[in-house]
Amino acid sequence: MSTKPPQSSLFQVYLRLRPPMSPHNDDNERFIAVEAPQASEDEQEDYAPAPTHITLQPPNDTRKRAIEKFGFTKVFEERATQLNVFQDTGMESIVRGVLKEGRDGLVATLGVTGSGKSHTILGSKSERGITQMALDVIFQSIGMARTNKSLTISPMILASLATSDHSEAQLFSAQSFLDAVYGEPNAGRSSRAPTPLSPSRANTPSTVRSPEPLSPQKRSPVKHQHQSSYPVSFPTRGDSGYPCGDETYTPIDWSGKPSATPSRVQSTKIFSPGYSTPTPFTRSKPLENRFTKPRFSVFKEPAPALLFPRRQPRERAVTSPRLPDVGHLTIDLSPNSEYVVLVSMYEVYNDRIFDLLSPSIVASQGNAMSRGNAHKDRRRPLLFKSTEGSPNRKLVAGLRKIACSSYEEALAILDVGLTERKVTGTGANSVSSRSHGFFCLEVKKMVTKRHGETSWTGHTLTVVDLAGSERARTAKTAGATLAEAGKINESLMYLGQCLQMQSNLQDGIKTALVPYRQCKLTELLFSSSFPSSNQMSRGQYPQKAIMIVTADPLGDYNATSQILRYSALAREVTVPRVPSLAGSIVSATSERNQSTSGRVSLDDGLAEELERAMAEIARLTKDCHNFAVRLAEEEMARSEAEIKLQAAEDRCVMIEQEVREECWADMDEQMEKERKRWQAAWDEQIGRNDELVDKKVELVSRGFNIYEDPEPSANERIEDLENENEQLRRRLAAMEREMSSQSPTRKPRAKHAPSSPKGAINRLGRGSEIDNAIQRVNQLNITDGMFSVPSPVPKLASPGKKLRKISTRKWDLAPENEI
Ligand SMILES: Nc1ncnc2c1ncn2[C@@H]1O[C@H](COP(=O)(O)OP(=O)(O)OP(=O)(O)O)[C@@H](O)[C@H]1O
Repeated sequence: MSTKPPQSSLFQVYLRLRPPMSPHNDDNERFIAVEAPQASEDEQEDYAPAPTHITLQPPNDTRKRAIEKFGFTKVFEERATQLNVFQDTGMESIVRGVLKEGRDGLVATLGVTGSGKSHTILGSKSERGITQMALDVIFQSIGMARTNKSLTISPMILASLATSDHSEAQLFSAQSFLDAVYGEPNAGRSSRAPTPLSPSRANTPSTVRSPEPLSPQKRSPVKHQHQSSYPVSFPTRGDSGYPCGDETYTPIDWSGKPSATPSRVQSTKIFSPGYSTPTPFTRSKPLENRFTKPRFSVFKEPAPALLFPRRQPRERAVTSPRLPDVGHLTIDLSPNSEYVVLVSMYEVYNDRIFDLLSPSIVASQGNAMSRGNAHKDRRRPLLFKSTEGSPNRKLVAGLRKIACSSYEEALAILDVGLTERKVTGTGANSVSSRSHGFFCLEVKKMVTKRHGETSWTGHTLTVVDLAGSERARTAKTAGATLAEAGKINESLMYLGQCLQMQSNLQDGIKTALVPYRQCKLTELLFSSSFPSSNQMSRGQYPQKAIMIVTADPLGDYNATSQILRYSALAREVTVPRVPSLAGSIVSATSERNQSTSGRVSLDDGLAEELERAMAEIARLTKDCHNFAVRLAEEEMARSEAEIKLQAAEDRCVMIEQEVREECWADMDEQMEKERKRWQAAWDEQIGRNDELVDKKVELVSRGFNIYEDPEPSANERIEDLENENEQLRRRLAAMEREMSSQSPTRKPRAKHAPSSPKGAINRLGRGSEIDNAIQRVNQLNITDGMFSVPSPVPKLASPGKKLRKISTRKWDLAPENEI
């Protein structure tokens, strides 16, 4: 079983076994046995070969499981130190690739929860992890090559770095960033994530300092209060020359002289609504002009651009672990070169990418982020995409990148990012990472071109602390934590599929391409492994990558065997041969035959039959063995299917939860809309009422002006009266006609006859009435003089009196309905 990684290998895979948490922890049975390395003949005698294979011994339960043997590039046993791991995994060559050979590097840890991934990557209180050691090697190597030993990252350097960055990043100097994070005293917040030096990490197994295991009472569901002790002296405002705080800055030109006309760097960055002011150092447009016309301006850095929940400034600067020492691993770089290290950090949580150095601010929580599992994740996810400056290669766009000039600064940034990482306490690990953490160390080298123009080239070392796979039953997770675990297991399953493709390639099985686009995690891990031929021709080579698989030999057998199956470079299954009953009978018989030979001679027929039986038994035994192997394979397939089912179930739970959350969000939104609508209507009504009251008050304050109809003029009165007169005449005529029609036999009375005797009038019935009416009408031939404007004190009978009389008559004569 060869484990030499072939040319097609994407990852070198190492296995690291975790020491027991307590020396007396012998409750669980050890199920991993490290095979003694076989020294090859051509190897020198004084060279002790490292083990490469392990055997996984299934527990003695009723399920007769096969023994599996796995091969790795190298196996680190429990006693291996952090330095052993750093050196023997070839970290130095990976760092060299980044610094000198123009190759990206990737180191990732994979393992069951609690198996020691974070310990390997980030170290403990007493020992540094791979990340810190790599940073140390990088800064020591750069320091030796640097012309200017006390380099401070000036705004000019930042601006030129921003220009050469293709990832639409927001660039800050470490000093201004740390100033923003720790600027205000007494405004701190508690840290939840494990920092390499946090007390939660002080609980180390017996091989390290802490002798006591973590008792259940001491276990806390979240990380402890942030207590970093990096010897970082935090800058005061403006001491770096970098714009910050309330000071104003004079625009300067590329040569460093003050510029007459301030002009803002035109940024291509589009900011989310959460960021009210743009960051000054993002890539600007047009790209080529930024250096050929080296003119930019420095502005006061607007405070909201560096929004960050404020933390307590560190009160004491205890020395961080400087061990293991990696001074001997320094890499020779070309002298008189200028380098800057950009640190960025993000996590993949629920298949979405979140920047760990730019958390969102939740106003209602007093600048604290809603990041507990119980809260909604309000952070803005970032995209992994091709950008304008990098059309052929996908990048995490819009990250915050912090330019660090020293190891201490880089550690302090790392510390800030780690406190933002999702972690929680589970039944399997009191400080369990709930996301895949990516720590990117980008080393930029300044290149001066022929005409004095400068630009930056660089490559990245990405250190990945993967979240641990876990079984819900073991980890005793529920609710959101269970849903997280579902997502973690799913992404690890995709990662496993990609790694299995690698071992298939090694075995010469040419299957489909590595399916790395299935989820964000595999995309991020593998996309630099397959540069296009176009990229290769431009000097971009596949990344150098190593995977450190961690395993606890006393931990969960099923989960560990699953991870090992995914990740091992080689695998062999053996079924333990159980001595069969038939075999023992046969051998016993043959022995007896041999012992009695010479004394009793069996007849030939019996001997032949016995031989046939033995052959049959041998065939059956072989069949039986084959079946057992197949059964073992089937069992493995079944356990894989079970894991997939579990992942699918977890996914269902998560989808349900997401749908619920979406519904709630929708309902909240609707309610908010409705509330706003009602509020607007209410405000409008109140406004109207106020207006009305104001008007009334104004009216009262002005006094009432009573409106009176104007007196009719004399002509109008005459006209009215004439109309009335005319009406009456017509009425009269009508009445006369009526009367004449009542007694057609009688002669109509002479029109101008002298007044008739009383008896005649009475006979006519209404004759006297008509006469009266005629008389009255005649009286209405009133002269114009009657309506001359009355004098205030009338001497004669006033026209008013006459009018009153007329109106009385009108009443008398008018038909009933008009009245
Ligand atoms: N090689 C080691 N030497 C000393 N202590 C170790 C080692 N590996 C792990 N530990 C300790 O074991 C505990 C669990 O380790 P760690 O937190 O690194 O697990 P993990 O795999 O990262 O878990 P998760 O996936 O849940 O985050 C820690 O207290 C850590 O200090």
